[in-house]
Amino acid sequence: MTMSADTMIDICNLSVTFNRGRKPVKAVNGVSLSVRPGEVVALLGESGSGKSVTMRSLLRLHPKGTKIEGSMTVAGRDVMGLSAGELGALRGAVVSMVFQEPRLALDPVYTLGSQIEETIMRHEKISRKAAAARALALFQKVRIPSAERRLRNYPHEMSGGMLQRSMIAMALACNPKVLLADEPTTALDATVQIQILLLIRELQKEYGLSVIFVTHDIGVAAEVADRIAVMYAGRIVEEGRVADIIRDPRHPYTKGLLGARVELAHGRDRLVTIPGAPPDLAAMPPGCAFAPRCPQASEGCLSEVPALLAAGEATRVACVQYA
Ligand SMILES: Nc1ncnc2c1ncn2[C@@H]1O[C@H](COP(=O)(O)OP(=O)(O)OP(=O)(O)O)[C@@H](O)[C@H]1O
Repeated sequence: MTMSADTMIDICNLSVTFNRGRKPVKAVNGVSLSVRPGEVVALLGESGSGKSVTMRSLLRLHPKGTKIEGSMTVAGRDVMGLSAGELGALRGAVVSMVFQEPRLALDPVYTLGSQIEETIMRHEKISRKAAAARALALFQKVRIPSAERRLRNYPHEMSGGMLQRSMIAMALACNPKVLLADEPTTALDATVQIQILLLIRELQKEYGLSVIFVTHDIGVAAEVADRIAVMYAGRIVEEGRVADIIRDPRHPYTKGLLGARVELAHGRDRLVTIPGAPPDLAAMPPGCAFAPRCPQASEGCLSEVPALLAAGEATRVACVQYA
């Protein structure tokens, strides 16, 4: 499959079904999304909406027995057609990941410096000395103070924010084209969270990275992304440019997420959430998955799944109101 010049990531009609329990669970259901070179797309939605599963599919990081349907290309590679070895080569060198909990992604018994060096040496023919010099430059790039000394630290000797900076340094070590970020700031304090978001945005611009950024926080999505894709129960329900989504949300679910955020910003004493809960993915209702919680639902919503259709210049929305 060839990549057109203006897409770095192309996900086409992706469905992912897990077969672990008694009933198969379709965690992702017909998702199509593309990311241009140098573009940041946020996948936004509540826990369990399929954001991480969508993102992890790009490196086929699912347990054995998981059914993946559809097609995906990343930097011109047909992901479903890659061998395990080719996937390994893609990971780290072309596509890097940053996770919510860096401690789980790092090895506690090696220093941060040696882990970065190993990452570089796994993908490139390079001496340890040259790899060490690159590790130092990376630590300085992500603005870790006393970088030389910090490289000799073990993960447990670093704060959460500094550890996430180390992870970002490691993710950039082999000059990837794509960064996949799964809630990388969720576990951090608010002020550290902002610093890390700004750092990611700055490095993304400098390196021209394409980024998929998973978050449940519409404020974080607005801060970091060019475009937002809102997911609900395994589908994209709305997708468009950040400014359009924030100024003129169309889907009642997006409006709900934005409403919750506005309430928070006005210092109300509790987090206002959308009443109700997402459906059980193993027993999906017919029709629009959001209908049972939707203040605007009509009878038709309970029988037919709305298609994701163009609404306005650059927005797509899956709601009968705009069909
Ligand atoms: N390996 C797995 N086996 C079975 N079910 C899974 C597996 N991974 C994810 N799921 C299920 O798929 C659904 C979507 O999960 P996913 O992690 O993508 O959600 P999410 O939107 O990223 O939410 P979160 O913020 O909680 O990560 C969930 O119901 C989850 O339980």
